[in-house]
Amino acid sequence: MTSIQSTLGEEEGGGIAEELAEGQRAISIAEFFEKNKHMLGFDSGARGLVTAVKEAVDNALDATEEAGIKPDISIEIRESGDYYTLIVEDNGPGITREQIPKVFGKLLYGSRFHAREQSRGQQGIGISAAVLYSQLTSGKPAKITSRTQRSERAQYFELIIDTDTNEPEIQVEEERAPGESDLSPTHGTRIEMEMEANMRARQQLHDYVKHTAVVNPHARLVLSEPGLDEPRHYERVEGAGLPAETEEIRPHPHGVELGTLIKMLAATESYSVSGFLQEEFTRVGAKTSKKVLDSFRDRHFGREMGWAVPQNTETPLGTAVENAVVNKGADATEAFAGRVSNTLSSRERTTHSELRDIVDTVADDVEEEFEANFGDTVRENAVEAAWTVLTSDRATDLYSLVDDATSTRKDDATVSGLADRLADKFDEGDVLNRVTRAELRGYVDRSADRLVSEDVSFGDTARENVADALWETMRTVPDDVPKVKEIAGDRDVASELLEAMRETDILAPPTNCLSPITAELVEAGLRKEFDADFYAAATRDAEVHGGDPFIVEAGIAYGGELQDGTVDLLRFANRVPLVYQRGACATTDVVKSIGWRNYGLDQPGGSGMPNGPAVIMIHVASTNVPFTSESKDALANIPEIEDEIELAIREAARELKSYLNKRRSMQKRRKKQDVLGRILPEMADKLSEVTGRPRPNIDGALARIMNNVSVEREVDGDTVTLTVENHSDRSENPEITDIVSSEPSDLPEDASVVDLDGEWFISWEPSVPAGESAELTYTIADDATFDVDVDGVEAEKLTIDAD
Ligand SMILES: Nc1ncnc2c1ncn2[C@@H]1O[C@H](COP(=O)(O)OP(=O)(O)OP(=O)(O)O)[C@@H](O)[C@H]1O
Repeated sequence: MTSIQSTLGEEEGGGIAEELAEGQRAISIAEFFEKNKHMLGFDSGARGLVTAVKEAVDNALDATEEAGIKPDISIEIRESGDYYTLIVEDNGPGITREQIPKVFGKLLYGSRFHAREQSRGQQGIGISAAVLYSQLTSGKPAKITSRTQRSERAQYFELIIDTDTNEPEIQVEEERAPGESDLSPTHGTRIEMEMEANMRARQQLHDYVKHTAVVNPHARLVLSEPGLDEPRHYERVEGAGLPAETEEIRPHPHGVELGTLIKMLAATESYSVSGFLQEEFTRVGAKTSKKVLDSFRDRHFGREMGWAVPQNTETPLGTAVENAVVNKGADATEAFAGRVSNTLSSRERTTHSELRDIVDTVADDVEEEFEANFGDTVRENAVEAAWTVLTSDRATDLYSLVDDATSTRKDDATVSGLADRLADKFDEGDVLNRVTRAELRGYVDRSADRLVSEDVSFGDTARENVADALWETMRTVPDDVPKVKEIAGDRDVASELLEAMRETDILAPPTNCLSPITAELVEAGLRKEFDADFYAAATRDAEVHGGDPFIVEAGIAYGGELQDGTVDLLRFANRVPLVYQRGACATTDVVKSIGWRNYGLDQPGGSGMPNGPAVIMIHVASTNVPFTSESKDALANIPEIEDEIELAIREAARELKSYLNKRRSMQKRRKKQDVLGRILPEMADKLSEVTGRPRPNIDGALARIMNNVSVEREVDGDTVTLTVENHSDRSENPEITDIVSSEPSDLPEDASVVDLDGEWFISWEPSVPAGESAELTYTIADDATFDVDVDGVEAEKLTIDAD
């Protein structure tokens, strides 16, 4: 017997529950996180400091940008005995006196949790968690100074979080005149926190600040810390504007979960589902909402099967309808039955709802023409009579549908066997022949199973094809859909609506709620912080996951001063560098899964992190970044996002590949040229020695052997000829500047000249097809000197003999 059972036995049940109840109480969120600091990234002194910097800087960036101010942020870390003091100051809009205590002294208090808009902060935990960590480890309050744009004076607070209540406990509150506050004489916010910490994570701290500078080229950051002699400045890229302003959006129909949908249905002020869809979701107008509703009707009511008027019936359609009408006068009855019968015969097939409409329309017309009264009963009788005829030979109708939907290999007996059995199913089923897609497949399956048992094969694909063909033939019913409140109260119906929303093609959400860095600035950011030979960047179009739009960007820097070894991966979410948990991040998984050898990087074993002097950066921007935990260190493995990450990286990697290929072929070329450069003169000397003739000019030969572009000058008295020979296999467009010491004349039309302080610059940009040559001839004083400069052709491909 377990102890609980034994207690229950002794107390005769119930006692233990009361006993437990005495110890049960609500736990404040602050108390919870006090015990679970690691969840928020405060698991050690080293990491705690980095996380505190990150939370304060992220907030400073969010706040300045929201206020349309280019961020100027200072981060200062001071040693104070066994403790460290962190001070982060921004030039943002400041925080009002009422808000300061809540922002810094209450967990889960923020402005962004409910906003579908890209921002660094999401949960309203970050900075208050840092305050919590600081008070917990140092016992000291956080000191906050903030001045709003409108206010002359700054507000100064010293506060801690009361963990029992998750409410701020203000210890000092003062208003400070401009000269009295620590805050620089601008508006903004300054937070000072003392904490138990160490600088063992210095590398991560530096990475965080440097990487923040890469993806925020519009920001200026300054870092001072005990290990640096001088504060480190991260300047903004000249001309880099603030990120594009973002707008909040409503949820997208493809992204909500059932629970959320039910909550939204219960809360909406809309009465109809159509109004609800258009009011509460983005990208749903009248047309889309109609599509969703039709798809919902198909799920909720099933579709209706329609039938052709059968050819061989015992009672013809007209007679059947006529017999159903009594006491309406012969002319009116005949006209009514004749018109119903003609209308139905002219149609390919008719469903029960359509039949009703036809009977109603004809009845209304006949009533008017013959002044007879065609009431509900007679109309219903007519519908019933006509429906009986329409459904009297379903097998023939189904035969042609099944025949069209199956391959020619199915013999006639199989097709008609299946059609007969299907006809029975419709006969036995709903009187109006309304069937859902799943029920329809059930009809086909059961009919086919019966055939198979008679030794005929009717496989899964054939069954699906038949079900598809029938479903396509069937019609969406015109019935009214239930009202919002009814759906809200019925989980199954709500789930049908959700399915319909997900299955309907709906435009992707607008992306003005996102602000990607843009490929151009990703490259500029990398250039600013990494000294490399090659840079590439790509920004993908927006995609959606769970109703939230996202954009992936990637960048690569290669060569130059970058260290060889495992490639450095920089991960970012909403412009925030992710410093920890690299191994648990979807970005890392994607980088490892790519075959980097295809792109010219070394990858031991053909998978895993590639090697090379390179940096790969990935940025995921979204209205809701799916992190693996509250500490926002790593991205979760969401397939849609992983696909986009891969495509973005591959886009940038393709550029890297062509750069590396070119570089390799240039290296080969240089080697070959070096060898030829040594051998050819020796051969020329030998040849002239042996033949006794003057030593031939070898530059042209070198250019020909190397498939090079050569530029040669010939001066004959006062006539100068520059010749470009293109020995390569593609057209070349050299940009030639010939700098001469006296004024040239007789220049052809495709060349121009400018006089710059006694030197004449002749510009000539011929287009020279593969294997051809071009000539520039001009006249000049015969003691002139020349200096030629050629651009537009790689140095390795150029042989110049023209100075
Ligand atoms: N430096 C600042 N200037 C102006 N407003 C600020 C500043 N820091 C914080 N805030 C305000 O305080 C709120 C709470 O900040 P907090 O860091 O707790 O959460 P968050 O940034 O919204 O989300 P997360 O928990 O994901 O970091 C923010 O949403 C913002 O409105």
